[in-house]
Amino acid sequence: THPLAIRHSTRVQLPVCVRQHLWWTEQARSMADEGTMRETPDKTIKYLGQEEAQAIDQELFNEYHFSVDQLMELAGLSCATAIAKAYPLETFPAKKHTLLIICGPGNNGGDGLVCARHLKLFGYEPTIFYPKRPNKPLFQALTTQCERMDIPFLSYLPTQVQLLNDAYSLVVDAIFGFSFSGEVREPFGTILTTLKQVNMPIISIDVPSGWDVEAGNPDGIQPQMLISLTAPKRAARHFHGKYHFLGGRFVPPDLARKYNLTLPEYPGTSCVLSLL
Ligand SMILES: NC(=O)C1=CN([C@@H]2O[C@H](COP(=O)(O)OP(=O)(O)OC[C@H]3O[C@@H](n4cnc5c(N)ncnc54)[C@H](O)[C@@H]3O)[C@@H](O)[C@H]2O)[C@H](O)CC1
Ligand SMILES: [K+]
Repeated sequence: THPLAIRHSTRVQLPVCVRQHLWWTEQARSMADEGTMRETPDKTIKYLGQEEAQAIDQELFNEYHFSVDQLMELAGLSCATAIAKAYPLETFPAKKHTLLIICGPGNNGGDGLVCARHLKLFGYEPTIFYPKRPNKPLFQALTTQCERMDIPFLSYLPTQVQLLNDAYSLVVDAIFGFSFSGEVREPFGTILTTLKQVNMPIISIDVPSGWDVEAGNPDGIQPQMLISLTAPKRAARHFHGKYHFLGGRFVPPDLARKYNLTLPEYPGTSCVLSLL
């Protein structure tokens, strides 16, 4: 069987660069129409260091008694919602609603699994690549939920970039979040090298994978969209893509005050906020 679980008709199409340019023009227009492109709502928003992000995470679990499942569900839903705002289904080229979601070995990968499930419910066609699966009930359950929703899983990631460009319109990077450190270990080094070559937009969840959580990585992947969860990490200062959303609207006010988070106000009942 073909390594890519989703194949599309091979009818003649415009070159990818032209299609993506048209897509983007249309997309920007559509967002402007919907009023979702906003000025940065609060220029004083705080950027978290790695230790601070981990301390807030631990406090949410240990002091506020949230479960990982709860926060991951809200984080993943935020990601799917932000993606649907920035890349509405109707603006996808040639109705190719396909996304590849690459999930890493920690909670960032779990956010990716939840995001995939919600995107499927929103009408997208996600495919997941999940090469290192933790042996924990939560991740097994999230994987089963995706399988039972007919979301295909790739058995390996082709290194022929053209195959990926042809099969998918977007790629979601849910490989590493705020606990990444050191040199990238395999298989993720090869995966990130492949991602640097694809010409579809990359959407990074929380931190662009392979970036130092505080210093960034000018030689790393350069996502078009970043979805920061809880609060942006310092690496987000080095993000020069088109869309920066904030999600993870679950921070109790006391905790926000304790860490001086200066979070911008989310509009109405929305679980995401555009920071660009
Ligand atoms: N409070 C919140 O905002 C919440 C955020 N969530 C998401 O969780 C991640 C952080 O998750 P965590 O499990 O702590 O870590 P990561 O997913 O970033 O990665 C850990 C994973 O990666 C391996 N690893 C680390 N460095 C390397 C390396 N150099 N090479 C290879 N592998 C590496 C490590 O061994 C672990 O296996 C946060 O960013 C959000 O996305 C929660 O979902 C909800 C609460
Ligand atoms: K990531």
